[in-house]
Amino acid sequence: MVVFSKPVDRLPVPLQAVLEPITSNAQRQPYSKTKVIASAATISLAAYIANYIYQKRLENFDSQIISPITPLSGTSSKNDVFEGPTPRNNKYTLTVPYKNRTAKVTVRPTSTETFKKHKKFFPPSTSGQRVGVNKVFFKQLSAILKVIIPKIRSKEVIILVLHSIFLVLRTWLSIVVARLDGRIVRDLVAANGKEFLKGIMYWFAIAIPATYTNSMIRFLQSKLSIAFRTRLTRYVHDLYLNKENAYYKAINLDNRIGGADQFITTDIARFCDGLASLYSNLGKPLLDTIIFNYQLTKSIGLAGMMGLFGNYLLTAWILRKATPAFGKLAAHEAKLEGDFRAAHTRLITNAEEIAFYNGADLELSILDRTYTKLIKHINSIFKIRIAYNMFEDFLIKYCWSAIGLLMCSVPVFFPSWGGRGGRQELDGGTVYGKERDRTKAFITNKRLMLTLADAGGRMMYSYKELAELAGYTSRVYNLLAVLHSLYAGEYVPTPRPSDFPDEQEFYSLGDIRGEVLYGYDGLKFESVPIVGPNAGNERGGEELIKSMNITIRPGEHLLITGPNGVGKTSVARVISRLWPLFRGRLSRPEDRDIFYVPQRPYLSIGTLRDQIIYPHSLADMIRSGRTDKELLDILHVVKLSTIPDREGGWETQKEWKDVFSGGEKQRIGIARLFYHHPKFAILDECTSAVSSEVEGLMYQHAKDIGITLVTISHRPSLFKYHTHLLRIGDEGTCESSTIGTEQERMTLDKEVATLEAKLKDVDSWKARIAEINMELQLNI
Ligand SMILES: Nc1ncnc2c1ncn2[C@@H]1O[C@H](COP(=O)(O)OP(=O)(O)OP(=O)(O)O)[C@@H](O)[C@H]1O
Repeated sequence: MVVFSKPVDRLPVPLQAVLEPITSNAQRQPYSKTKVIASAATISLAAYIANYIYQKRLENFDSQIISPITPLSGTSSKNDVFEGPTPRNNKYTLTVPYKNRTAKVTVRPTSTETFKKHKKFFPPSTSGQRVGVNKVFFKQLSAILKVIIPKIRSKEVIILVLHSIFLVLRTWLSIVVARLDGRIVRDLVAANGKEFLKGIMYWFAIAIPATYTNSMIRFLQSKLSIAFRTRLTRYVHDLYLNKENAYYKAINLDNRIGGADQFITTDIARFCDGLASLYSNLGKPLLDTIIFNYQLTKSIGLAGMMGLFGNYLLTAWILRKATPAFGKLAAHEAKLEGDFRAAHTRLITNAEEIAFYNGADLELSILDRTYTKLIKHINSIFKIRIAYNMFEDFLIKYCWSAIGLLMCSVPVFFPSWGGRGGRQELDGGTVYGKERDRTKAFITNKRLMLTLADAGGRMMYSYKELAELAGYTSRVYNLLAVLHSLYAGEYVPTPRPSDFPDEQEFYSLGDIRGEVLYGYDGLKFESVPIVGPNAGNERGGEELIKSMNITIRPGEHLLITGPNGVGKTSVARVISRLWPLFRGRLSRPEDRDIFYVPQRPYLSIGTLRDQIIYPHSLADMIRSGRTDKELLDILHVVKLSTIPDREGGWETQKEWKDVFSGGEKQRIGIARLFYHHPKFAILDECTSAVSSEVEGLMYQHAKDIGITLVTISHRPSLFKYHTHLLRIGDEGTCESSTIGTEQERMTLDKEVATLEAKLKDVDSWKARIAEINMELQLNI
């Protein structure tokens, strides 16, 4: 408030106009035209500058360039793909359809260094931490703020500054309006028609910047929320989907966050909305309170002011004591929302299987139960709110109004304590007369007081919002903390279950001692136990396979067999680094040299072409010089060459999982393998739904083009395509052997075929024995 030290009359006219409502202590005579015009001009200029900064600075941050559609060489694609989603120079360009054109959006992924730097701000929360407005909340919030406002020169800071400018502008406008209101009423009481009409004109003139300011505040608040959300969502995505497979680990290895989708889609949005609205819900009333209190102190004197302050402090104390744990309630509500959503997602994913089983009734009961749990909780919050809202309204609306009126009466009844109003009472008023001056002062003070009560009320209401924000903060923080620890390969140590056999070794996620060497031209397991890692699983921490020792070099093909559930797929999980290597040493090729084909191939969102080249993008395909013609050749090998014509071309987009049959899906999986053409392939029952004739052709082709196979299968017919066999037994044993020469394998194959043919007759023999027994019994 430095400005008050200088007499306002000596300042330049526009500045006088701006400061006049705040500093004026004179009961001004008819309106000064220059000052009103200067006032309007200043507001418009401020609004224009703010708008200009917004347009110039913020639009650039989005880095959106609209580019024309260009066809791509070698493909029939009409999409402009540019760099695609492969990080290059620490940024990548996404192409997003925008009206009839393509928008290029440059995204800078969060760097590993940033994650390393941030890790220390996100220590995992300890269980039993109270969710509420407390020290933990402020610590968690400050950690998240480091993510959403990474530096001073960021988009969020510009929005915050603009937002603050408009908030100050609105406070100032409120004072102007309060004074104008007082004058209009005074002129009405004085029956001064000319001045009264002038007042109304000014009232309309002030309405334009006032409404503009209000809508800009709302606009910037939404902009702030969306900017926070974008920043936080991208950060979480980078932490969640990366080479460390944090998304897989969060679901399969860690039980701390169930349903990460709810966290990312809903909780982050609510947190950002809450935070952005809190700034204006808390910042604006705070500013109002300071300025209006200053104004009121001048009007009603220090005594009245002290009374008001005492009132605030008492209210704040009472409300704090009486506020229920809204934070904890909001966090629990978010969790139940997540459960409900997860139940629906499950239904969508498994719709066909459920429909075949006629499982609608059971699924309905599951959905209803989850929903009932959610609404029961929401209803209980509503009930808690009835009493709380009553109490809050009584305190803020009624008590505060009564106290306000009492304070307004101080200058009238106790003039010597009543500040400017009191002095006027003692002096006998201005030219307008005592009553009219009193009316004007009362109207102005009442308006100021109402705004002040509103400001105070909003600050108190904000406490409830703050408590709810604490709930969302704890969820978002928890998500970030868990993802950070998974990204860094840190897990929660698993306690040894009390009923775990003493003689058996228990493996805890807190004690991972295995060593993985990359870049080996082959696969080498040295004393590697295969262990189910998740404590939530019945077999978590248990050795599925005791100790694996086997080496596969290029050109040696391994077949892994064994009964169900012994841990065959788990071997693939360890090779792919989805599961940790608890002990021993694994030497393996680099990621680009190894490709995994699962039993149920995942079909992604996108075009038909995207299904074959997955996980590559069209941009990667073009960069590596591949063409649609090559894709068609691959489809010939897997006997799917008619698919592009049948489905309407490479550019067709469909829900592919509902389009292809089970066998076709598996062939698409194999087509992917041929497209990527890795040195090593892990094939996990990936041809179980394909006819053995086509299966044979595909295996032979894979070998012909030099792919070394590690196959997980029960089918004896696949023996002949492999050189090594690994048999996994029920007791966690594993035996490896060579399958022999091509000749021997063929002989074995023949024997297997003969035995299989004989096995087919077993049922008819059994039926014959039953018949004979029956006849014998009848004869007896
Ligand atoms: N995240 C996990 N943590 C702990 N144990 C797990 C986890 N996931 C699966 N398991 C357990 O690992 C065991 C082996 O599973 P796996 O899928 O490797 O069997 P499999 O031999 O491939 O069986 P199938 O022939 O039926 O495909 C199962 O008993 C399963 O309960």
